[in-house]
Amino acid sequence: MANIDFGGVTEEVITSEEFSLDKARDVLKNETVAVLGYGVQGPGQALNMKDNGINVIVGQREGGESWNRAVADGFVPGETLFPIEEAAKKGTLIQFLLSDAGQVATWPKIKECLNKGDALYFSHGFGVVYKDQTGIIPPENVDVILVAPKGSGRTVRTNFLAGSGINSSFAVHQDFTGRAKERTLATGIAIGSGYLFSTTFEKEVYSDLTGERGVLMGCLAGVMEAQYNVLRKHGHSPSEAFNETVEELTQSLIRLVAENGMDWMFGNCSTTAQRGALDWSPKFRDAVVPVFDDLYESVLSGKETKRVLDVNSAPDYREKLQAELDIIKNSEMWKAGAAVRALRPENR
Ligand SMILES: NC(=O)C1=CN([C@@H]2O[C@H](COP(=O)(O)OP(=O)(O)OC[C@H]3O[C@@H](n4cnc5c(N)ncnc54)[C@H](O)[C@@H]3O)[C@@H](O)[C@H]2O)C=CC1
Ligand SMILES: CC(=O)[C@](C)(O)C(=O)O
Ligand SMILES: [Mg+2]
Ligand SMILES: [Mg+2]
Repeated sequence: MANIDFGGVTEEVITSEEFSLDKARDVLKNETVAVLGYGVQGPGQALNMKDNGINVIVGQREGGESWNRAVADGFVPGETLFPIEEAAKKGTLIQFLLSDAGQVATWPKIKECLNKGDALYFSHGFGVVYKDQTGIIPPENVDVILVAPKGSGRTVRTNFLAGSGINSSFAVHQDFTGRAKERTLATGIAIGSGYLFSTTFEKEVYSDLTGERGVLMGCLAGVMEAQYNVLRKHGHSPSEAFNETVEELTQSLIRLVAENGMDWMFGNCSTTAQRGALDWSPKFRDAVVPVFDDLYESVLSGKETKRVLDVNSAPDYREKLQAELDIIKNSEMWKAGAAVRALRPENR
């Protein structure tokens, strides 16, 4: 553990300096890691562990797109790729990486596949924390652990291949074997986490559900659309409105924030922009605090969980989600965006 000062608060973090990949391999050497679900997180975590020499098998519904992708990625049906329950029975560390609604639907069968001393691993606290809605109550004779990458599963893989990583939180909900924490940290290192920070299942799910509905996805899309529409209402062209709302952010300014913080980005813009941004930032902040308060209450109360399970448990949930994504894709704003992206020098 390294003690790091995060803005005046000292937290313990784990990096591969404190917990080496060789140590992770040693801790996991007798494990069969069964990755259940080959959607977004499954591939990233499974392929990174496979590259790191961990004994990985995949469980997935047979014959569908995800199954075929696992085959294309080198997992062999009957050897390292199995139907979900068969993989769960073969696994000693079972990574429950079906969709959150899928975890609920399959739990009665998966629970029967667990053996004494197994580790049941999550990348989101959703199923365990909202047990009244999900019914996911693990047996007492297994470890229940969490490693939650703070990023898309796609970037868990691409960052790993680029020699970087995605930070992950980790937690132990239940330690039956006395080795739950080292199994957790070893798996966090084996999936290629940049660094690991400690959390609880509750804190992970409350922050994650808030973040993805807020700044990271929902709020981001909403404020972009709002600004684009105001600019268009006042006669600015789609190209100008999109460049001023999205393209400049993604191709320039957010990269400066990632490089060295918000003040760095501000300081590398005009003093005209700095004055205005410093004046207007509090107005926007104060305007959305009530929305964030409502959001956090909706998460804490379980309303967001109910919404997710009600809608994403339907057989056609993916088609319905895709139909809504297509509305975004086919909007003037994001069709303008496609044209702008195509004009990037590297895409011409
Ligand atoms: N998507 C991401 O990048 C992140 C996901 N997570 C968490 O990781 C876990 C997995 O998430 P994703 O990979 O996004 O899941 P996903 O939505 O991509 O689904 C994963 C797989 O579950 C299968 N599945 C869904 N419903 C099923 C059912 N009823 N029976 C059998 N299989 C079913 C799907 O076919 C898919 O292949 C979730 O707990 C999620 O909250 C955590 C961090 C980021
Ligand atoms: C990518 C991620 O961290 C999210 C937004 O929480 C998710 O996909 O659930
Ligand atoms: Mg997240
Ligand atoms: Mg999430």
